[in-house]
Amino acid sequence: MVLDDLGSSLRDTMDTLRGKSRLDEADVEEVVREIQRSLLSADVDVGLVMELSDSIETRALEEEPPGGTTARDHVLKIVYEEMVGLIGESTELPLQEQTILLAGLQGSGKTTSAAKMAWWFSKKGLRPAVIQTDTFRPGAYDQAKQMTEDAEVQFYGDPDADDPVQIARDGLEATSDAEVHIVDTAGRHALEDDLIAEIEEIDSVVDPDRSLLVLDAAIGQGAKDQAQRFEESIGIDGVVITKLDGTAKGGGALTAVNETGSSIAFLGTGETVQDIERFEPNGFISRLLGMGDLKQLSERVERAMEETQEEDDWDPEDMMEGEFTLKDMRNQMRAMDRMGPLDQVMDMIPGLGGGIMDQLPDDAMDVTQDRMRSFDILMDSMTEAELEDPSVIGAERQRRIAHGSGVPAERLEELLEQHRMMKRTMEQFAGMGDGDMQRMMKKMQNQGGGGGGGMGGMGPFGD
Ligand SMILES: Nc1nc2c(ncn2[C@@H]2O[C@H](COP(=O)(O)OP(=O)(O)OP(=O)(O)O)[C@@H](O)[C@H]2O)c(=O)[nH]1
Repeated sequence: MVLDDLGSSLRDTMDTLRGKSRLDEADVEEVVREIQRSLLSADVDVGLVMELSDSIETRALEEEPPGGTTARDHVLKIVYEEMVGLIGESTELPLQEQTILLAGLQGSGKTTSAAKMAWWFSKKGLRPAVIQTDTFRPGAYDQAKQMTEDAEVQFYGDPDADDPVQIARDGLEATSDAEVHIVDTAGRHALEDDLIAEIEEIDSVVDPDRSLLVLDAAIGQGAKDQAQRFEESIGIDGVVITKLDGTAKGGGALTAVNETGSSIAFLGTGETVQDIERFEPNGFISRLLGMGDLKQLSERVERAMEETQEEDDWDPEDMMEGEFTLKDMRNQMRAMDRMGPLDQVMDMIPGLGGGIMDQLPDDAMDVTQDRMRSFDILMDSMTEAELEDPSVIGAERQRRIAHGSGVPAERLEELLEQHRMMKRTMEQFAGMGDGDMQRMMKKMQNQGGGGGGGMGGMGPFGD
């Protein structure tokens, strides 16, 4: 995750402020030093770092914390606001007919992002099409074709043609019934003149509503030049930062956004078409500062639940009414799996983000996912009756299942124990009235690190 280091070191520093009602200069200096160190090591431009840290320092010392606010919350609020100011708003992206042109260097993730964005628009109810004009990189056509198939969206490309401008023209015509056109372009190793000339020509034929620059999060200081060059030639409306799953940096990309006065449109967080997030500055910074991002989390949960219901023909409502079976447990696990890597999900839960995650060994989450996989294999070896009512699984059946699945018997015991636990929890839920449910949700929200929810556009401190 981008600026990961900033998140964890800031949280540590903030923790030392717990319980204090006033800040002295030494406290503020300590916080500012941490911020500088982390931002610089994440490749944020020095000038920007100085600007940001100066204003944090001045505000933290001069502004009176509002009554009832702890020193820690006061500083956190200032850091939060200044970071949101640095990163800016999200690129405007109305959900309507539009043409989007993608630009960027080779390997930055344009083709992948084109398919991801198409998937994203399709989930928002629009009909997207991807047009692949990259005739430069062998394999770009096949890659785009495959990814758009995965995303279940329309695709146009011509592996035999060699004129990208003509492909763009033909592509727009061939996909005229699509509502959102995403035009992928060729990259080059560096900012060669012919790349710029080519994209200018495509730009004039396509006449995009938005041109987005795709930047690899690990790009470092070079991002600034690239952004400026593309800005001069075709005008950049927004940036897509890719490969955030693979780096703790990302400061170069943030600097580029700031330098060109553009904004961030999307974040890429993995290699599959679903690994894309619309950039939301409030949620992003909240997550970074360990306050969780409830909005992204609820979107992911909703999506995962929908898919599980569609594909496995499962209705969670039934689960609340009848017995909680092993099948229900399996469906829940599948929904969890669809939400993406557990550590990313945990990061979005206020109060859990940072704090708890930092205390776990690095592979703790893998182990959990590993466990889920072996549970799945064990359940494959069970009969229908056992899945419906695991209480029939005595010692004899346990031996058979463990043997048949090749999974150690202890795992099976863990599975049965986990099922018993979840069943008990479900029974408690079922006995709850709506009022209890609401109180519990409220409690969860109030456990957010900054003392607030971190919900959507509201920021972690409420309004
Ligand atoms: N882990 C991870 N990998 C990514 C992400 N986005 C792209 N990639 C990978 O990065 C590599 C390059 O991505 P492409 O989409 O082919 O890049 P491109 O900009 O279209 O490249 P050219 O067509 O050569 O200009 C591929 O192996 C992708 O799978 C991401 O968000 N996370």
